[in-house]
Amino acid sequence: MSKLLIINPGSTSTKIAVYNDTVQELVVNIEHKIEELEKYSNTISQYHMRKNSIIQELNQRGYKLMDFNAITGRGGMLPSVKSGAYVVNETMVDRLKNNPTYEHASNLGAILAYEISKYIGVNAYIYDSVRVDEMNDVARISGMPEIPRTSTCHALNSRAMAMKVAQKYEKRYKDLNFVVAHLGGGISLSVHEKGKIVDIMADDEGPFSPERAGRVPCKDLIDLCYSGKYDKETIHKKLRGNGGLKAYLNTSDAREVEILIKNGNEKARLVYEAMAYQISKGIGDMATVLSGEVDYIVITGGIAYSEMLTNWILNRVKYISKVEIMPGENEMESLALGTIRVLRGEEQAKEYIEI
Ligand SMILES: Nc1ncnc2c1ncn2[C@@H]1O[C@H](COP(=O)(O)OP(=O)(O)O)[C@@H](O)[C@H]1O
Ligand SMILES: CCCC(=O)OP(=O)(O)O
Repeated sequence: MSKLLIINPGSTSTKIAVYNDTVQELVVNIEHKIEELEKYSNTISQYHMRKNSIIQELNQRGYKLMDFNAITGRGGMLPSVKSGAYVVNETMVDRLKNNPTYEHASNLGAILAYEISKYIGVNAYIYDSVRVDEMNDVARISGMPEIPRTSTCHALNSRAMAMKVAQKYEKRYKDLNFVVAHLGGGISLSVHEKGKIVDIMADDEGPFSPERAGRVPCKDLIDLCYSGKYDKETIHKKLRGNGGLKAYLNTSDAREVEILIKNGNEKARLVYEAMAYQISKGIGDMATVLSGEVDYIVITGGIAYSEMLTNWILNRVKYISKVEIMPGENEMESLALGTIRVLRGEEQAKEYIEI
């Protein structure tokens, strides 16, 4: 039996889990105090603090590092990678430490897994990084040659949930076509064509989300950038962090929005319904990538728990295909199950190289 340590760094916490094969034995969300995080100039410099808190947490719960056969971290903002597992190596760690494609807490996942795995002489892995990029060439053309489209999405949960749906119907993921909508603090839509994520729609290209502005009218955004009212960092924050539900309603918690709606707040209803409307439009867009040959639409992520939101979406997209609701972000389980497939020889872990 394999014992796995799973590490998933978020912006204000580090989630860890211990799995015995496919069975979760422990999951802990280690919260980092804002005052503690504020001591660091960027995510990477939090590495020692986060590593020490993981080791301390494991010690307190009676785990020894030597117990683990493999350590897996959430894959970060690398240059484009393939789906599935990679063995973490010095090249990957160097990239994430010194030149990630974007600042994101998940950049610490591989680094923490690697440094801890070195003590005990086992492999560290990432699985389905946010930078999984299997897009077709035609999808890379944006309309502005200087800005080609690339792929960044919630590949981990989206692929895992599509695989689960395939399993439910006793079919193989790689034989089916899916449109997956991951609805969390950030939202991404992805097209899975016979086992490959061939296009995505996320963040500044897609629907607005609890904390992100999504696709906004470009010309007006340019004017806002040059208005002299905001610096670059503030504009970035308006797009990612302080956008979407938070900008309109001062909360990024969909449950709070639903309470406002139940109490008769018309603005909350309009904005929440607009989010469902944009998600539905995005799903429709994604279905055209498959020329309408969609086997399943999968709706997942934390907000998939909301019947109000998923019903609005269902009403608009159910004409396309069968819709499966798979609530939750399921990241720890997805990382563990991917790693187990590698350890069982059902999947091959790739070597990370940069040309
Ligand atoms: N039962 C629920 N009903 C509606 N929204 C929910 C529910 N549970 C969680 N959410 C919402 O899901 C979002 C977070 O989703 P999650 O996938 O956990 O996000 P992330 O990993 O991006 O933080 C939040 O907006 C939260 O309010
Ligand atoms: C859309 C890319 C992945 C991402 O933004 O992840 P989080 O929503 O977890 O920050």
